[in-house]
Amino acid sequence: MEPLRGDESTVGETSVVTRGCRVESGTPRTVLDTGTRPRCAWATGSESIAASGAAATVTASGASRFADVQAAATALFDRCDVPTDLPSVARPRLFGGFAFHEGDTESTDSPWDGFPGAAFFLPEVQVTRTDGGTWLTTTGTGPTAAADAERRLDEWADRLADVPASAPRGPPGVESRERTPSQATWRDQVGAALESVDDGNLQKVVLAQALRVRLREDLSVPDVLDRLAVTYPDCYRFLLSPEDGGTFFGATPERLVSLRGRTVRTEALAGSTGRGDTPAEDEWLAAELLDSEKDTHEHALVADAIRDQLEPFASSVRIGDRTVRRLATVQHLRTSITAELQRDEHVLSLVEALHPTPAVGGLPPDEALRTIRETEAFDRGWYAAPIGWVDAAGNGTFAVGIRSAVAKGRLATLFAGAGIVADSDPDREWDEVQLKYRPMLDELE
Ligand SMILES: C=C(O[C@H]1C=CC=C(C(=O)O)[C@@H]1O)C(=O)O
Repeated sequence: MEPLRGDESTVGETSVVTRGCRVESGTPRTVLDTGTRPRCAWATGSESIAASGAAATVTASGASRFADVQAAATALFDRCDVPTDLPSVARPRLFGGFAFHEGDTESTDSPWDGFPGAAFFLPEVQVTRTDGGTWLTTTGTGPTAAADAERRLDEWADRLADVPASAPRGPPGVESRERTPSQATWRDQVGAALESVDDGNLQKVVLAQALRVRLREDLSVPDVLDRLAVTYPDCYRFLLSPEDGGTFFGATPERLVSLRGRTVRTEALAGSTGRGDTPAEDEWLAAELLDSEKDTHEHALVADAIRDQLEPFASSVRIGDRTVRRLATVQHLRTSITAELQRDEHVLSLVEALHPTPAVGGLPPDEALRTIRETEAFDRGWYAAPIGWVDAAGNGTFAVGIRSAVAKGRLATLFAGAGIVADSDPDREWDEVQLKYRPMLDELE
């Protein structure tokens, strides 16, 4: 079936029907292995979802992409007939993401071909596994919407019961790697950013690097996600394969925002150090990070900016204590931030207000974005941008697409960045970026 285009007017006229049921066997993995593109996986904590096929798609570009997706999502869900007894975890969601920058990219040979300014899809098939059980949700559109949703429900219930678990393969191995920029160019880039900080034009800018690797075998991203579930269980593990192009995937520790009712949860995550070889060394590094003036400043800029962005929406904002978030390969300063909204809002209004936080952009925002565009010799694409889901109530969760890579066949491009503030040392920032490649690189080497 031709998917609906959110930026075309058909969404408002066509019926959209969802059906769902609990299933006793099967896993989200079957959807990734046997479903058609677009495909998506989203897992965190005890919830794991996989989705495939587009009952409807929403695409947008430019500065209005957040508002355009919001309007199309609202129109789409307004048409959607969902059984009232379907539990909230099994209700249909629009999955997708946004490009980091608002403008079009001019680069040729970009790994981001097929990833527009914004792309979301309402899946034909969605399988959600939680501690409470596994749910199958199917959606149809157009004149035969109900029949299509019901047929998909029967077919997929059988498929989930029949398809045996696939035997996971190990990492494909890396044949060659190409860095952008070189360490010498990085020193120059950080040096120039530090001059802008000294001149008072910038307080902070997050500069990123790209690492292009040629793999020895084709990459199975679902296998990578299975392994990341063990190493990064508390991160947002995601995979997004739009209709064409490569697959964007990662295990990001950073939540941009989640909205449930009027409660907003977000966080400041900035300031990094490595892991020690022993628990005592870990503690020492964490204590040093908490005491570091440079990292405390880098972190405070992020926490203050998020608070300032949320305040116009909120009746109250609560800033938690600054703590250390310890991940398998790196430790970060983290402050949890929660807010109560004054009135009902759509999660995409909050995404628009918050992206990019100075954890991935900088301050002042416009000057930092200009510096990023002028400095980085590659396209950020969806790296460091909001990725996640929205539901019919306007609730949703978006993570920041860091600790991530985009891959196609035997080529993968990894991205990682570091916050440059007064007192940043170019070589230490270089080392920090290499640490931030580890979550993805460890799964490829
Ligand atoms: C920009 C990245 O990390 C951000 C998140 C945590 C800590 C960061 C830092 O210490 O610089 C960055 O702000 C990345 O991983 O590519």
